[in-house]
Amino acid sequence: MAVAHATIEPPTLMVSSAAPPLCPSVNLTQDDLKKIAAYKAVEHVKSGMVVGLGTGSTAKHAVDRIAELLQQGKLKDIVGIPTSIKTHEQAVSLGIPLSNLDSHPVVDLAIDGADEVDPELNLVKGRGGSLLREKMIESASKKFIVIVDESKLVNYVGGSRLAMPVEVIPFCWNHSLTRLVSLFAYAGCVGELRKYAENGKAFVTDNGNYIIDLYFEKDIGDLKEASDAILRLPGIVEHGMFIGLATSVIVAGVDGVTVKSKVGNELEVDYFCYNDLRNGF
Ligand SMILES: O=C[C@H](O)[C@H](O)[C@H](O)COP(=O)(O)O
Repeated sequence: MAVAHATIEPPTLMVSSAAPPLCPSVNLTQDDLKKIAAYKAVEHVKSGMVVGLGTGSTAKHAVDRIAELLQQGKLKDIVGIPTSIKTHEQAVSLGIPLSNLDSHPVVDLAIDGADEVDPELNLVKGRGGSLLREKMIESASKKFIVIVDESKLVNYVGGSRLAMPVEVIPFCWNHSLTRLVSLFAYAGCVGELRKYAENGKAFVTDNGNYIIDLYFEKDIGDLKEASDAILRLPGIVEHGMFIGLATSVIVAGVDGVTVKSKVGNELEVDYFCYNDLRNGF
């Protein structure tokens, strides 16, 4: 049970949970796990909500599920706010009514995947290139549920040693790359311009910008300081660290599903074995 704390903005979240149950392991693919996390998140979508529709291979399952429930009449009057052109196209093809932040500046609930999730629910996002629209929509959401399979869990942001994306304007992108790398020299940072595998040309985001992928050898330390330092550089549009934005993270693993939710300054953790889950799983 959650215990109320009077402390203002503690540096870490307190964890409140019962011990994980001993669930029987099941044989599931990574895509099955993504789908399970997505379906569990969609249980929180209620009729009449404005819903942020995420981007990527995990969020795609959530969009499919919302459309299925709309078609079955189990959800009504949903307005979707897509976080990318790709998700917009998927939602249109499925008949989900859509809008945008100009018309619906407050989003009830956003559901999206992530590339990394740290123990405090900070994220890395944008390995698919959609970080800017995602951050605009998810920071305008009253609740933001992140859906991942267990491979996305890291001990600290950057801990996967995979890319931390930064969206930059195309003008003198190499100068921006050099300045970004120098900011994090202490963490053994290297950076590279993201390119399309097919033709070697610079990857272009939905907003007409480029992506610089940063890789860190070590922990970059204070995320807020790192974020401020990046955003102070002229020519930088946004970075893929989502600090303190997620309100819940649903992690699907072969031993069951873990739901981590922020309740005040606490992190509550619930566990589900597969025989506890509904909706066909
Ligand atoms: O730009 C892409 C988004 O941030 C995705 O949500 C993120 O990359 C996770 O994608 P996936 O669910 O495909 O691993």
